[in-house]
Amino acid sequence: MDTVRPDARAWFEERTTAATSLADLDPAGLLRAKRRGGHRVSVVLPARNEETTVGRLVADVREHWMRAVPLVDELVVVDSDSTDGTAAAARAAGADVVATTDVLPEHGTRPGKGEALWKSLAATTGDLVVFLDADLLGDVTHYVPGLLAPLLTDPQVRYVKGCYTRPLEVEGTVVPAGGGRVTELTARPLLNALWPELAGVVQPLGGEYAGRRSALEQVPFVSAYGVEVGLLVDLLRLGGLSSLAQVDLGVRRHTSQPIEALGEMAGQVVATVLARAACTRQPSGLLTRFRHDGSGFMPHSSPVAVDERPPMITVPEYRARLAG
Ligand SMILES: O=c1ccn([C@@H]2O[C@H](COP(=O)(O)OP(=O)(O)O)[C@@H](O)[C@H]2O)c(=O)[nH]1
Ligand SMILES: O=C(O)[C@@H](COP(=O)(O)O)O[C@H]1O[C@H](CO)[C@@H](O)[C@H](O)[C@H]1O
Repeated sequence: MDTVRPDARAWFEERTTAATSLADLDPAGLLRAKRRGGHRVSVVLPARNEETTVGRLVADVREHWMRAVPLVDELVVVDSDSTDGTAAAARAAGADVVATTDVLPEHGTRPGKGEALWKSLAATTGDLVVFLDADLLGDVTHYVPGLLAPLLTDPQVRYVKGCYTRPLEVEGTVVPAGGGRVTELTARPLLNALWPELAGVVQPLGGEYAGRRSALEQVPFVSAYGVEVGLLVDLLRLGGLSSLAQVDLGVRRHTSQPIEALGEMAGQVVATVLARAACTRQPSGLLTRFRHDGSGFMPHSSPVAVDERPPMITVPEYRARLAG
């Protein structure tokens, strides 16, 4: 970190804590802090076709953090247009399940992870909200308390990103630190170029994070895969670098997508960054990639323009529920 900007280096040193296993944590102490602060905690899993992994994650959170040590008050799986048994698997494991189509129906439904996360704010009640991907593999029991700890112990912190090493498992081959391909090839270079104060964020796109509802409801949610980079930049603007923190959760394994699918994700990340960087040129909103059919390259374009939902606090139906 010796060449990075002083503010990013200071943030990295002051705002990075370790929770690489339960041994790094004091769940009973966190429960006391939760009760002292009068907090209510919601855990949200956005899930699209995750029937093989969602049930284990739900059961783990319920057993450890709702029954044994009640850090969590509400566990919601947001079914994001799944076509498999995700909802049934999540419900069987004990989660509340809501379909994106059933939340704020007056506002329609858009495809994408960010849409599921935006709607989760209207489907949950905790003043602290923890987000976990629903395709996580391996032992992740310590993720929830690890992400909550900074929010429960430091009132200045409003948003906590998980960070971790990211093995890449593709077609059965495991590369110890090959994961986070869009992070390494797109998000990190762009953020370092345009928001160097965020250079200390180890996993800007990581899918595990937690925040105060009072902050999350004040920022837009990009509807697709731009949601993480959009939240990071927007919450930086909202509360400043000192309102952000990160926690080292050790290792993160998940079911990785093929590189072809990540091209579109990268396009959405770039579109989200450009929209926030107020670039003078108008992004095209299109990404053209190429397949070789044996005789020549075949171009194919897909839309990557960002769509985003407004801050939830501006939604009348949400405000009415808060007032209710
Ligand atoms: O339209 C979508 C796409 C993804 N997801 C969920 O968002 C998380 C991260 O998505 P994915 O695994 O596709 O991204 P990756 O981790 O491979 O980058 C997973 O729980 C997905 O089920 C979702 O809820 N709606
Ligand atoms: O970090 C990344 O580069 C991507 C892809 O990760 P892999 O290369 O499949 O390990 O994964 C993340 O990015 C998505 C977009 O922000 C998030 O929605 C995912 O939760 C996260 O896994």
